[in-house]
Amino acid sequence: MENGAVRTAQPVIVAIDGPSGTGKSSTSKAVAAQLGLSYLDTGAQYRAITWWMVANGIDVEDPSAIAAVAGKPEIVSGTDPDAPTITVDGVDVAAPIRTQDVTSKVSAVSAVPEVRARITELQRSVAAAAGRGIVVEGRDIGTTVLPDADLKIFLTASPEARAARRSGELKGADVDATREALIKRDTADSSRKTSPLAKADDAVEVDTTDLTLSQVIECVVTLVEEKRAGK
Ligand SMILES: Nc1ncnc2c1ncn2[C@@H]1O[C@H](COP(=O)(O)OP(=O)(O)OP(=O)(O)O)[C@@H](O)[C@H]1O
Ligand SMILES: Nc1ccn([C@H]2C[C@H](O)[C@@H](COP(=O)(O)O)O2)c(=O)n1
Repeated sequence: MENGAVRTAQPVIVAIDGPSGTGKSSTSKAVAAQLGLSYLDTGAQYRAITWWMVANGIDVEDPSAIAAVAGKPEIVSGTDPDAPTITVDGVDVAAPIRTQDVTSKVSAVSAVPEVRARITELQRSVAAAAGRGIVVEGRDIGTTVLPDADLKIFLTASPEARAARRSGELKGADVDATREALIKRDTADSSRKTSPLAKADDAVEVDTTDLTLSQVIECVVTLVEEKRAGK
């Protein structure tokens, strides 16, 4: 290297997609933290706009009512993987967006094309502003939001493994009911017309069913490092 110039890593864009409970958030946060990258939870953004619709009395079963106000809420995501944040019109909504009420309504709201256009634009601007690179996780990141991402990962796991993980989180929740709810949400997310949950043709699929979270993180960190090394 000439004149003692310091070599700085090029920003890297990593897209991690997959169904609910496959480990996208846990993996993405850890990978971003280990590699000094930003982190964006796009599901939190769809949950935030759903929360706003409910808080403002919008009928979530009425796509035209949702479309008419999709541009109103201001959603801001903090991208530090050690302390991600999400606000709507300045209000911290990190807790209320995780309620069962929002979870049961988010697929309907996120299927509305005007909502997707708004949130996709936001996601692209966050990714473009991440100086050192970013890990973005969701359902349509590799296919639609960031089709030129440097690395695309598609996480999968059996419905049984995913339900067991979620039931462990929601202390004492019934595993069968959790499994049915996951399958119902995946079916809605995969079958909507506008940018459904799907694996990009050039994504690396990682089945996490029999892997520990640490093994998944290690696998993704290795894939990013190989990509950076030009392998
Ligand atoms: N490989 C794994 N083995 C065991 N538990 C895991 C594994 N990966 C994730 N988990 C656990 O499963 C739960 C769900 O993980 P996480 O929230 O990361 O999934 P997700 O794909 O982001 O889900 P969603 O799309 O619903 O937000 C968490 O409690 C997490 O700690
Ligand atoms: N890129 C994305 C991310 C999320 N969604 C929708 C569909 C999910 O059911 C919902 C909540 O996501 P989660 O917090 O469970 O990851 O948001 C989407 O349509 N596109």
